[in-house]
Amino acid sequence: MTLLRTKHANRNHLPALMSKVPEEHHEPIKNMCLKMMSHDAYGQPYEWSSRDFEMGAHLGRGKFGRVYLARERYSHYLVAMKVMFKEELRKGNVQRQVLREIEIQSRLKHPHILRLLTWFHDESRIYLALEIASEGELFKHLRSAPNHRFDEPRSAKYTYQVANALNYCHLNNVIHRDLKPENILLTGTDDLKLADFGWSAHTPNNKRRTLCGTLDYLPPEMVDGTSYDDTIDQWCLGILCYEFLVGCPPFESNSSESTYEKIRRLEIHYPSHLSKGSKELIAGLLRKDSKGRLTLVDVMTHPWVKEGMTERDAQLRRNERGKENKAKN
Ligand SMILES: Nc1ncnc2c1ncn2[C@@H]1O[C@H](COP(=O)(O)OP(=O)(O)OP(=O)(O)O)[C@@H](O)[C@H]1O
Repeated sequence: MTLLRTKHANRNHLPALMSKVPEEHHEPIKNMCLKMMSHDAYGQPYEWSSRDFEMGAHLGRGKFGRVYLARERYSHYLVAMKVMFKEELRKGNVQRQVLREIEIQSRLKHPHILRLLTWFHDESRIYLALEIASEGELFKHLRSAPNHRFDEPRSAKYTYQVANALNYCHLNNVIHRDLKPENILLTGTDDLKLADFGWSAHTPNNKRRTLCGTLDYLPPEMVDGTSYDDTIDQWCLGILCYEFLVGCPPFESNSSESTYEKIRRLEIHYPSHLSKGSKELIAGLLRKDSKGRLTLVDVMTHPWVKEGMTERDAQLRRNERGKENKAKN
């Protein structure tokens, strides 16, 4: 269900909407679309409440909330429902962070940003109805990959998708500020969804000084406490790309002090299995001089990224064919 109040398709649009749906799913999806279109909420202001949803399986747990699979009662549209207790948010002093997350995430509409479809609250809880990313946290997949790392094509594709999402954020004056594999979700179609906008900031042109984000991903300007701008997300993308390819972030250390020192000295070791193209991309993002960092468009058009994406597509097609052949035999 399009839970947001955007331009709405009507029955006449259905043939076009259904054109990409596989034949075997046509009937149920068409019925669900028709139900959605006849819902009171469709295209109108509507006060959603927990009574509109049936809660199902537990999908995961965060610091301040639990996430459940939930089904909108009328259309049977599935969402990931994050439920947070107001009292816990108050105790943790994170009410402002949650409100910022809601405010920012409900404005952002991009294929690689997790959609916040709607939200509501009752006396004790806040509910966020989120788009489902059925494969869960990317971090879990990185940990279970051979040697805790992704191959180059997979890393290149994911780097492209995150760059694309961040570029959209920056165009909308939003800095994510807390990029890491734990804050990225994976869908069943091998696509990434950037989530967790709790630390993100709306920045109409001003430089900021707040120290936030995860230690291993901290850019030098935050370590030194100087002002920073949206180029910190490029630094974090460099760390993320390194972590995809190597299995750990480049400045990881036993103590915070030593991590800070490594960041200041830009002490990076590139293992020998990394290709020339990947090292060039990472080095272009991990520059101390924030103005000198590759732009997000540079990342999206980088030859290593483009070649890797094509190869990842081919890998997925081969896997699909392999599965089909297995099913036939
Ligand atoms: N949209 C979603 N689709 C599928 N699973 C999800 C979705 N959102 C969250 N989950 C699952 O629920 C878990 C908890 O998510 P949540 O956003 O509450 O936590 P978090 O980001 O790990 O924590 P926190 O923000 O409290 O540090 C995730 O690790 C993931 O496995």
